[in-house]
Amino acid sequence: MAKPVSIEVYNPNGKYRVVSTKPMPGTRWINLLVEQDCRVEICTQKKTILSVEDIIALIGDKCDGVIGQLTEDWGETLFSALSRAGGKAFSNMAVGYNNVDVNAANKYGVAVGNTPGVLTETTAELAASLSVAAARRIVEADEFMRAGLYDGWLPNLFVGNLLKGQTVGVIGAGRIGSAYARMMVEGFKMNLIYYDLYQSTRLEKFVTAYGQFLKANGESPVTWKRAASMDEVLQQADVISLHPILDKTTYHLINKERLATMKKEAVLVNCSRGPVVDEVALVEHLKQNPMFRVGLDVFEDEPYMKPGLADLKNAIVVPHIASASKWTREGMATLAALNVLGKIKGYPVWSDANRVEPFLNENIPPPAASPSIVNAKVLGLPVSRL
Ligand SMILES: NC(=O)C1=CN([C@@H]2O[C@H](COP(=O)(O)OP(=O)(O)OC[C@H]3O[C@@H](n4cnc5c(N)ncnc54)[C@H](O)[C@@H]3O)[C@@H](O)[C@H]2O)C=CC1
Ligand SMILES: O=C(O)C(=O)CO
Repeated sequence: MAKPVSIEVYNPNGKYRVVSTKPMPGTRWINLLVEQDCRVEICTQKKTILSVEDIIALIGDKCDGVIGQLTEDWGETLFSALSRAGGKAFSNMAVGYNNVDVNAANKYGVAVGNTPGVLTETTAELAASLSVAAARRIVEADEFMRAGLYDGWLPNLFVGNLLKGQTVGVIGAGRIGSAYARMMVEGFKMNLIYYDLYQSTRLEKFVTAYGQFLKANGESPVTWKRAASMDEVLQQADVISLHPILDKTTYHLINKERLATMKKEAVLVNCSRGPVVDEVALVEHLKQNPMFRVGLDVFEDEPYMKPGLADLKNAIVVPHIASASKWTREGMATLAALNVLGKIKGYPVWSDANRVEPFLNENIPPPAASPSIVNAKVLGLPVSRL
């Protein structure tokens, strides 16, 4: 029998019951739901990762929709519980939805939402920060300073890598990968090599135009290349950032053999999902190659790190904070709430999940649509003409 879970309630007499498994930043998302006759219940349990049992208790006997988190296991058990409670909508408060079994949701006719776009630049900025921090050994140097070890400037103290003129490699040049590529190319004048299943024409045009601009101003132009294989990126790039989705094709994309093909002084950044990298192999590679550096936001067995990783000076580790800017997190909450609300109210699905800005403007009411439902096609949901 599941234990009772503590909750905070807004608009107790609302017609539709919407549950959020976590308190989320901002109040706009709550107001938008309340204005549309929802009773909003927020789980305030002091437990970071809720179990399936906890969430079943939250769903209860009547629940129209749930906003959940990427740490939760949304599979057959939860979708059948939600369906039994009359629920038709679930939204992850995340763009990645590898924690969701979409086939199970389809089986129960539950719409699955995610939150693309609003976190693109924020996540890319963290990947860029990790790239610079790793290349220039910023965290190591900070620790050294705080430990009182600095006793004067030295020619060899914390020498790292110059980024300008080097090659940045991007694996998964979708929304975030492309934004990161632009930052590194424009900010540090790096050349680009990328690998994706699809061509990123917009990114290529951007780098071409920027290269022409630099040339016209008497500087060396930057270049781009779409690699025919991921291995080409790994072999040629000096800084490599991983931005694919996590699925069967990207699990352990970076493994022992591939690490061995990378440059000895390369920087590897992962702000996608932990299992994209074989973390045990990475720890071994970092031990063997002290000038190889990594910046990691995500881990294979979150919240844990593989043994040995925390002891390595050539690894920078942060706790899955890539999307953690106030604007982004409030926007993610808004998109997740509107995904659920849209389905409850029978609104259509927004036609372009890459253009969610109209939902984020606090000065006007949001469009009457769900911003991003990943299984809209399978469920045959209507698409907004706006
Ligand atoms: N660390 C964090 O806090 C965050 C992590 N993420 C992760 O980043 C991922 C990407 O997000 P977006 O850029 O918005 O998604 P997106 O869908 O725009 O980009 C993903 C790209 O990966 C490519 N891809 C898929 N399989 C591939 C393969 N086998 N090899 C190479 N490329 C492949 C796709 O073609 C696509 O272009 C999310 O799915 C999520 O897991 C997203 C936001 C924050
Ligand atoms: O959105 C995601 O996929 C995250 O990892 C958190 O922002």
